[in-house]
Amino acid sequence: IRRAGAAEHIAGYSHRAETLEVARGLGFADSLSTNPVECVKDADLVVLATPVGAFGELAEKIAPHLKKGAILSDVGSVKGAVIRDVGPFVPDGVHFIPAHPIAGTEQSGPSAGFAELFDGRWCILTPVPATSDAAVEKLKAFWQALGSQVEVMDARRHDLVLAITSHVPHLIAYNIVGTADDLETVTEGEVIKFSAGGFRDFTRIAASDPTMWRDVFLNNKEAVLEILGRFSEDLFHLQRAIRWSDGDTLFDLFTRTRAIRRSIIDAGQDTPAPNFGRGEKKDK
Ligand SMILES: NC(=O)C1=CN([C@@H]2O[C@H](COP(=O)(O)OP(=O)(O)OC[C@H]3O[C@@H](n4cnc5c(N)ncnc54)[C@H](O)[C@@H]3O)[C@@H](O)[C@H]2O)C=CC1
Ligand SMILES: O=C(O)C(=O)Cc1ccc(O)cc1
Repeated sequence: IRRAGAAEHIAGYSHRAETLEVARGLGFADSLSTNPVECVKDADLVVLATPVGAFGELAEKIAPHLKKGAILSDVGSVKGAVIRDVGPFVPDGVHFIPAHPIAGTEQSGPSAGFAELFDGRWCILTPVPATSDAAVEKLKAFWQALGSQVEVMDARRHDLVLAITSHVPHLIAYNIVGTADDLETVTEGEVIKFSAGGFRDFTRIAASDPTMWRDVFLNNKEAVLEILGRFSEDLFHLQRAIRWSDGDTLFDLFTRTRAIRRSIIDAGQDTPAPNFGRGEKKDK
């Protein structure tokens, strides 16, 4: 926001004073407070950025203090649940526009943020049908100023698309690393010692914040279970191909998936894990 000059004043809130200390050290905001009400009063734009499961409680606290004409938004990884939990608290005259920047890393806390995070990444807005077009355009311009490309989508569609592209892949990573950890007692260190590319990539994803991801799965149940059902069927199909030495089935799938990877690269959506030379960061 600061790089883009997109706000006259940036006010930051956290419920933990230690987090504000880190944010202060990084020069993130013009004012910082552990009081959410103080933080939102007079704001033109309020962006909720806690784990999804905390949005409702936070919205209830700040809602009566929002300025008329303000935009209330968020960055949650799930959208239907945000509309369900925050929507009922939004006062008349406040524009509620849920949003999801598809950008981030496995790191969390203020020190995981960096100015280039949103460059070239998509940000999905999921306004409900009655939302003012002008307010949607304003929020769109905000995210574009931050470097994002913006798409407007129905919340239900968002949750299904993200279940396949982000939520289930995270669950698979958590699961494979958990399975390997269970094996570890048998193999005494070999999993770590010989961990090759594939497993290492999964461990990065599986290092993501436990609270954030617990809340994603608890709040996108329907879509995640739908995708998991299909995933399990396809996995059984592969298991069967291996058992019966059906090389054609394996080869055909691997050829198809290689083409998908190439199309992602061609679309410019394969920026490397965005550390930009800062090296690995320790979690908060
Ligand atoms: N990490 C990522 O790559 C991405 C995360 N998101 C979404 O953004 C949101 C924030 O994620 P991050 O910035 O990664 O997390 P974070 O862990 O860096 O920040 C979340 C903050 O919320 C605070 N918090 C937790 N419970 C709270 C409560 N009950 N009341 C007030 N504050 C509370 C935590 O102390 C922490 O400071 C989540 O909803 C997540 O789904 C969206 C896109 C990418
Ligand atoms: O670290 C990664 O690879 C991510 O996938 C980051 C991420 C996490 C959650 C989101 O809702 C969007 C992006």
